[in-house]
Amino acid sequence: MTSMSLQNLKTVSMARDAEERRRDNREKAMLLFAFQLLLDKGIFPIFLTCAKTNFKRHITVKYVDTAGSLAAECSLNLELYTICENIDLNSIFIEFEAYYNLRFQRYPQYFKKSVSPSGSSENLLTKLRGLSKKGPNTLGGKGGRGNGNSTESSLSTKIGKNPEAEVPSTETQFGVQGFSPGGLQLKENGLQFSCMTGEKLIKPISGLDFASDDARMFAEMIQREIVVSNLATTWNDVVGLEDAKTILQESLVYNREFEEFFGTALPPWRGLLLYGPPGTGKTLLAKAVASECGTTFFNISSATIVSKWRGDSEKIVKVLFQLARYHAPSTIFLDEFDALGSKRDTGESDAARRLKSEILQQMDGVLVETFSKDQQQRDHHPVFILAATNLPWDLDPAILRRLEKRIYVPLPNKEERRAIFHLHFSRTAERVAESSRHGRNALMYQIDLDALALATEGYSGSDLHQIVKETIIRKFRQNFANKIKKLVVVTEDVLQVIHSIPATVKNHLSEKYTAWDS
Ligand SMILES: Nc1ncnc2c1ncn2[C@@H]1O[C@H](COP(=O)(O)OP(=O)(O)OP(=O)(O)O)[C@@H](O)[C@H]1O
Repeated sequence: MTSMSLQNLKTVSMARDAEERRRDNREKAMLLFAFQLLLDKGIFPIFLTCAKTNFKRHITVKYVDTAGSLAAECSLNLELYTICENIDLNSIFIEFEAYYNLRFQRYPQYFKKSVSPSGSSENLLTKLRGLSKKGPNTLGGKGGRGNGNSTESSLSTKIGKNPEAEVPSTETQFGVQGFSPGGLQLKENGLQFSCMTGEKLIKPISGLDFASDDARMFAEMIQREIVVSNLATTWNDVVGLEDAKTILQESLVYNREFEEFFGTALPPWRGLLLYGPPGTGKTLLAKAVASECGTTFFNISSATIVSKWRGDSEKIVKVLFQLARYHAPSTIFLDEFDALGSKRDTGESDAARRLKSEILQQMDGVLVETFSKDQQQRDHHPVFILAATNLPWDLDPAILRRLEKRIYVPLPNKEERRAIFHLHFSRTAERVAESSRHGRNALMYQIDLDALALATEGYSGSDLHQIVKETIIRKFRQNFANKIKKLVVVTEDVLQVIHSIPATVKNHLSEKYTAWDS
């Protein structure tokens, strides 16, 4: 008898556990479906006016950012899950409607206008804003989820980091003029815009149709090449190269403002080639673009594209551009571009020729959209191609023609060398100080930067970085046995290293670039 009732208790308890698990699962699934819906909704532009300075600025509001807030607030790691392929929110609604109709001979009513106690209609945003004014704890607590400012953060729209000093900080209050794609007009201040931190959220590819299983596999591979975390490289990390920075900013960062002003009269550059000797900052510029421009950044090297299997490389290129449109606005950075788009010659293999044709075709697609008179077409697919090479003379003229703007990234001049030394020395010292406990370790300099700049004519930025590193390591090695906590680097230490490290770019090569440039 006792054993029977124990058994019964166990069964009841197991059934209760199972029910609780199902309930948790259901709740998690609802959040996941909402998350997926936000991601699928994609991106749209809004126009902001700063309440204090009246500064006007276009930004792209992304439901994906809202998805990020949702994921952060419900702390369920939603981004780690994918909804099963045969189901989505839409299909659940369709099935529910069918059931409802069968049972009640009518379709369900999903929503109605909300009415406040005073009788006036009140929308959800007003309600939430009211709650958020009441203080941080108003919505907190339920089920242990959500921190105190969940209302505020779910209302927050994230904007990218502002490169320009005069642009209002992300903490500034903005008024919103055009808020949703549906055309909701809000003209009041009080919405808090905060800065997106952490990893960027990337839409899953489940929303895309692929021609084959191979294409889906390539898409998954390329999706991994999207830069999701902030590379923490800003324009200030790139010394000199002002022309390159200006053109990149015009093409990418101020893109929308630029397009608004010039329209079809002067579409911004869509294809840009950075060329110059190795180690002069081409990749660094691309990293600054990835961090600062707010577009989806595809970091593609030739190794990603070139496949040993026949026909695969072309498919990869096709899928790459398909993905770039899907995640638009996007930037495709093609490093070592000469490996993909070198001149067609008689010895060229069939595969290389086919790959190049596909690249040309896809680049044409981007340009057609750029010059399209149809605003919608231009808005929907802003894909920007940023290519880098050390060997511009090897590039196929047909490909070069499509990279409308070519920027020479030269060796640094004396002033720039001085600034690069300053940047790398001071940054290393800062990092030592930051990572040193109780400020016990310190790196100090007594350096004549002009003398160093003078002694390094013909050196690339990368060479200079190497010199800084080597000098500090040597100094550390020399003092290692004495357990000295404070290293003082002097000019002579650096000059010794300079004499032992020759410049990587040979003189005649620099001349070759200048000749090609002209
Ligand atoms: N203008 C610069 N300002 C600051 N640092 C620089 C600059 N140019 C180069 N460097 C330093 O050199 C390193 C290498 O530069 P980067 O990889 O951008 O060169 P690259 O032109 O892409 O070379 P490659 O053509 O060989 O790929 C950078 O990480 C940086 O430390």
